[in-house]
Amino acid sequence: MENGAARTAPAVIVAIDGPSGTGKSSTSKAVAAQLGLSYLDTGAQYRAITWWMVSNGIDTDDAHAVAAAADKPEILSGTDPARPTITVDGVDVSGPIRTQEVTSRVSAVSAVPEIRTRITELQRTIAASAGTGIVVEGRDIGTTVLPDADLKIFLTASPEARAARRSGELKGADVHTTREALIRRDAADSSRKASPLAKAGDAVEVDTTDLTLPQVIECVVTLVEEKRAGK
Ligand SMILES: Nc1ncnc2c1ncn2[C@@H]1O[C@H](COP(=O)(O)OP(=O)(O)OP(=O)(O)O)[C@@H](O)[C@H]1O
Ligand SMILES: Nc1ccn([C@@H]2O[C@H](COP(=O)(O)O)[C@@H](O)[C@H]2O)c(=O)n1
Repeated sequence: MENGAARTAPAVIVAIDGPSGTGKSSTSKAVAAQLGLSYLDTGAQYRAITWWMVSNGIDTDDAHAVAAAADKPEILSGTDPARPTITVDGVDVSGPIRTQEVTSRVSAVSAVPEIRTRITELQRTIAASAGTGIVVEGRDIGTTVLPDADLKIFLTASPEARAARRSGELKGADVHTTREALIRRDAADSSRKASPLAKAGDAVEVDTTDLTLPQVIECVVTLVEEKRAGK
């Protein structure tokens, strides 16, 4: 190597999209940690802005009211995969954004174009400043946020598998109710006009229904390494 310079792997941008409960967060975090990349949970950003709307008495079904407040909260995401953080106006909201109330309102808020413009800008800024590269997970990363990503993955799984995973997580939540709620949220996210949940034409689809989490992680790590080797 010339001048004895150390060879470093080129920065890599990985977009992981898919419906709820397909394993995007668990997979993205583990892949980023294993490969020394940053990690961004974009769902947490939409949840954070939804939490702020609810906390400030804004009717989340009133798109005009939501749009008018879109620029007000300051949202900060920490991108260390070992310890991802999310704050709103300096307050740690990692717990409150996972409540049932936020989950049931987030699709309405994230469908508002002014919200998407604001959050997409944040996401692009974070991705552009990630030194070694980043794994960004969400619903429209490969299609809209980072259309030039080096690698795009679209995770899927049957509604039954996703509901079973989620109800295990929610300690005994009814699988049928969980399944219906997942399907409703996916339908809202897929049918909105502004940047809906969709698979990018050049994304690799991975059906995780019959795969364990370690198998999915290994599959994605291999795909990233292949991309890096060919870069
Ligand atoms: N392949 C898998 N096999 C079994 N369980 C899994 C698998 N992948 C993820 N899980 C589990 O399923 C649950 C949901 O996973 P995760 O939160 O990563 O999904 P997600 O796609 O990010 O969901 P959401 O979009 O709703 O945030 C977690 O409890 C996770 O441990
Ligand atoms: N790129 C994205 C990511 C998320 N959303 C919206 O946020 C909701 C919560 O996402 P989780 O991953 O935390 O479940 C999701 O249902 C979408 O409404 C989005 O629009 N775009």
